[in-house]
Amino acid sequence: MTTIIDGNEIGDQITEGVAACTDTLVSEGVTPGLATVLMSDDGASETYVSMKQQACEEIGIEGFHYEIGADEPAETLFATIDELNADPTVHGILVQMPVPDHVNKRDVLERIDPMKDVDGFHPENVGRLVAGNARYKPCTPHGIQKILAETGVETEGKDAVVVGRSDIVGKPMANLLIQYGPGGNATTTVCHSRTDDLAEKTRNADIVIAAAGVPEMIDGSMLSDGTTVIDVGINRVDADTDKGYELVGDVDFESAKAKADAITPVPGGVGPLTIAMLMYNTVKAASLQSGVDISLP
Ligand SMILES: Nc1nc(=O)c2c([nH]1)NC[C@@H]1CN(c3ccc(C(=O)N[C@@H](CCC(=O)O)C(=O)O)cc3)C=[N+]21
Repeated sequence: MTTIIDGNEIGDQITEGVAACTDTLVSEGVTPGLATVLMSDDGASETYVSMKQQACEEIGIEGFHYEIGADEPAETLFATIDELNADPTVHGILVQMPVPDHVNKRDVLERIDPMKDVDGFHPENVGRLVAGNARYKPCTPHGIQKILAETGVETEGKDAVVVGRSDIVGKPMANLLIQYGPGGNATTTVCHSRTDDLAEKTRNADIVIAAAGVPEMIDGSMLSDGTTVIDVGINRVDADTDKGYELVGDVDFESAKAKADAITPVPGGVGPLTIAMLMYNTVKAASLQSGVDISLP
């Protein structure tokens, strides 16, 4: 029997622990604050940002939201970031990616105070992660670690294949998998669009993490029996539904399910964890900035 991993349930469990931490902070006079900044007209980005704000509200985190027109100069965004860096009620800052082409992504990431960088994308936080001394683990890879732990998937000594080398998922995921300790100690291969024989790599894997952003590119024929399959893709493809699209992952679910020991669905897999871990990083940020101790889940 293949386990269909319930990301909503695991996310809820973590969120409960994060909410308890929030209560502790509030009782000490510190209300965790998260600012989201959206500089885009993209519908999906709007949806994701509003999901993040909704999660804040449910947990008791104070949400601040800023919208900047997609044709405004980069300086408008930088000025907003500077303001949020200086605001003591804001512990975490998230600038929704992608930003418009005329805005340099790296300049944005480096502008955010590393103590408030709850995405974990600032070079200082990336460096700490690689050094094995993470401050804020990037939300999606951190959430995947939680999924593997909750599902009882051992990583130590196993062959993990990460498909995709993005700064926000592939690279940090591979780094977490090779760290010492629980959730790490995996023999990790990072594949990407220039990989010669992808199927040969994925067939050799105990754990496949699909994060290439290509709809249904990993199918059952590329997997061996008993693999754990984690699908990070959230692709909107045209479909005859009310919304005019449906969500599909980077994995062809049905054929992969036939081979997998455990698999995450889309939606309801990795996505909810990404949000839960953002909340986690926000209360951690509030704790670090206030000096109030909490015990994170
Ligand atoms: N600075 C920054 N940080 C991010 O963390 C970030 C970002 N930019 N840009 C875009 C991506 C995307 N992302 C998602 C998070 C949750 C779901 C999620 O919960 N999805 C639901 C379905 C949602 C739906 O119905 O569309 C699910 O998978 O069950 C999706 C996407 C965070 N991102």
